[in-house]
Amino acid sequence: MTNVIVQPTARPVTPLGILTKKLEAVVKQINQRTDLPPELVGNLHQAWRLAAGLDPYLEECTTPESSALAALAQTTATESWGEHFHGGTTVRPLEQEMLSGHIEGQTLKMFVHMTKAKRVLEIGMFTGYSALAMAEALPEDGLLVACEVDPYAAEIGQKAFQQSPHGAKIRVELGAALATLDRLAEAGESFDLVFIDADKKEYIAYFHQLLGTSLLAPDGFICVDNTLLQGEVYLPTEERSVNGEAIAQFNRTVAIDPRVEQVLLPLRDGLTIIRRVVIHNSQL
Ligand SMILES: C[S@@+](CC[C@H](N)C(=O)[O-])C[C@H]1O[C@@H](n2cnc3c(N)ncnc32)[C@H](O)[C@@H]1O
Repeated sequence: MTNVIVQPTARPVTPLGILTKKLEAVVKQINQRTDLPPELVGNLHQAWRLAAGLDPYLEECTTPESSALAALAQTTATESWGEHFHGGTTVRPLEQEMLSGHIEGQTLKMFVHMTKAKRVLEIGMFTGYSALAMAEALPEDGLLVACEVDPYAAEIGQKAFQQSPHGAKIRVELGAALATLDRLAEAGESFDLVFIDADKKEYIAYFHQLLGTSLLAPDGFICVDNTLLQGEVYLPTEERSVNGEAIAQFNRTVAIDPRVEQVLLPLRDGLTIIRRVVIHNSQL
């Protein structure tokens, strides 16, 4: 008898993924009908193909992930996250969809190269995919500090780091991120690039802590994940989840903060890039 590993399929968690799924359902429905105008049917088919083809094309045109990252994504996808939480193995409800993945990992890795960052801080490591992707771009003497509150997820990450020649650049800080940030700030640590990807309800607090201390280097950048929150931030407010409202408030907070400038990229579930601006005395 052969053992077949049944890997649960990830549900769509990006505006494009959700749109594609909805269009697929519409196309299935219209394919059952013979009474619809051919132009309407043609337009809907084209809309579906436009949406469905984008992510596979991005995958095709982007440098493949390393074997260590591919193995980590595979391990993460085969874990029974639901059972782990209900059985008390994880302290938070986690799911494979949390992993950033190939395109975002490669983007972050590229940012590390572009900024020549030597010290990176990640807030929300999960099983370590984005941490390892960024570490792959760090120089030999570079450091990535990864904050994670869940010991089980962190352990999966640490095992994966041991399998990679870049894993030694990563230091895991286990515990609640805000307390960890306090400690890092007190110790005078500073980072060229910060990736925020932990509790959406704490994003504003992370942002203020980074800007209000020495944690963000003067020329540093902050990358923030899930700033589109599955489209909830621009859909009617009454359709928003708690996380959707938290991200909408975070986006507003950043938009009106004169200390920074930013751009929200529609990459995966939204990736905002923030940098501190220098305010000259004459502008005050
Ligand atoms: C979306 S996942 C991170 C995904 C990861 N960056 C990646 O690309 O694979 C969010 C992680 O943040 C962690 N987390 C949530 N709240 C936290 C907190 N207050 N302090 C530290 N980690 C937290 C969760 O346990 C989870 O593993």
